[in-house]
Amino acid sequence: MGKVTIGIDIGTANISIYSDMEKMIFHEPTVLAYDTKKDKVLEIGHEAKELAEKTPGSIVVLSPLQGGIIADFDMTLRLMKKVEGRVSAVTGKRFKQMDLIVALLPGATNIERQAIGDILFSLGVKSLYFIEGSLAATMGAGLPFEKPIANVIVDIGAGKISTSLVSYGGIVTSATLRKSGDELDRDIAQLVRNKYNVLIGLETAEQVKWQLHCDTSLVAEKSIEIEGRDLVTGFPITIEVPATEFQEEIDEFLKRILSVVQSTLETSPPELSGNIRASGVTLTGGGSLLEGLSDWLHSQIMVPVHMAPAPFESVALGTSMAGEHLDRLINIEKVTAR
Ligand SMILES: Nc1ncnc2c1ncn2[C@@H]1O[C@H](COP(=O)(O)OP(=O)(O)OP(=O)(O)O)[C@@H](O)[C@H]1O
Repeated sequence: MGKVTIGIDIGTANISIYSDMEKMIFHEPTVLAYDTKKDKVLEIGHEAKELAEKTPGSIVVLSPLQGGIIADFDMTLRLMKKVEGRVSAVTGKRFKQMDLIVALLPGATNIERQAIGDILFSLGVKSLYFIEGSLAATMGAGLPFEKPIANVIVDIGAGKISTSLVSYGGIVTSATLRKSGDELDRDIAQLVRNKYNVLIGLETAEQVKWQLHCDTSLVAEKSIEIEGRDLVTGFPITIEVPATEFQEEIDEFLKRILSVVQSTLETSPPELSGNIRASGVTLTGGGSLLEGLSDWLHSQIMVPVHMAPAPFESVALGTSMAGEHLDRLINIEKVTAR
């Protein structure tokens, strides 16, 4: 690889892009605001997210990825076109002049791979590699991924939870569940609607989630102010909801995390078990920022639980580093246009 290399993580909630100068050059929500009448993308990223649930009927705010995969091909293509424009404004280079390394879900299907490949090749990309996202996350989290020891990474995003055991530059075993932080947001909105007769948007539900704790009894006196629409009167309303109200929803989220971690640990080779007990697991992804998560997971699996230094950045940073380790990595492949 002689050119500039960029590593790309196209997540359900955020797109992150790192250059091989080890610098984040793009980190924005995977969202676009689209004018259906004019068939035009108006805004992307933060500006588009700001517009969510505030626009007139002909303007829709879309998240084209769901559960870690592309749910709307055309909108993802339009979004990535704009992203390319932003990246070239920062780097002075177009995608076709760079080497791109893109993170994929562990176990991504051929159709998912083709969809991402088609989008990037249609943007003129000449040099493209796919790397398994968990391997990239392991590298970006600063774990010794090339050593023949157990590096267990748990990536908790908006659309999926994945856990992988990485050793000697490759994934030994992994598990993924395509339900994560977004699902918890939906559960929170549902509870507020059912129990308080108040309609709230998913943005609001997400902000409620950021104030919660894995064990709400530890913040029992905390109540959360929530603004929404009273379903009985139709008027705007502000309610105070005790944090403890959301324990069941949090427990569901935690149960999902535990099931994914357990299935990776259960299928790991016994030779690496002692290693896992000593070195533990590392949490990354925005969902790992739920307060109390590392202590809770430690209490369940009884091995040390660490936080990655920059949970939002591990995957993108790891992908940008991968160009330097191509001959020693296993779960990376060069992709050619169809
Ligand atoms: N303090 C916090 N507490 C709980 N969740 C948080 C916090 N901060 C961010 N999140 C959640 O992190 C998720 C976004 O994380 P991230 O950017 O890693 O996901 P993603 O890579 O876009 O998704 P995926 O990998 O699933 O495709 C969102 O669900 C967001 O609500």
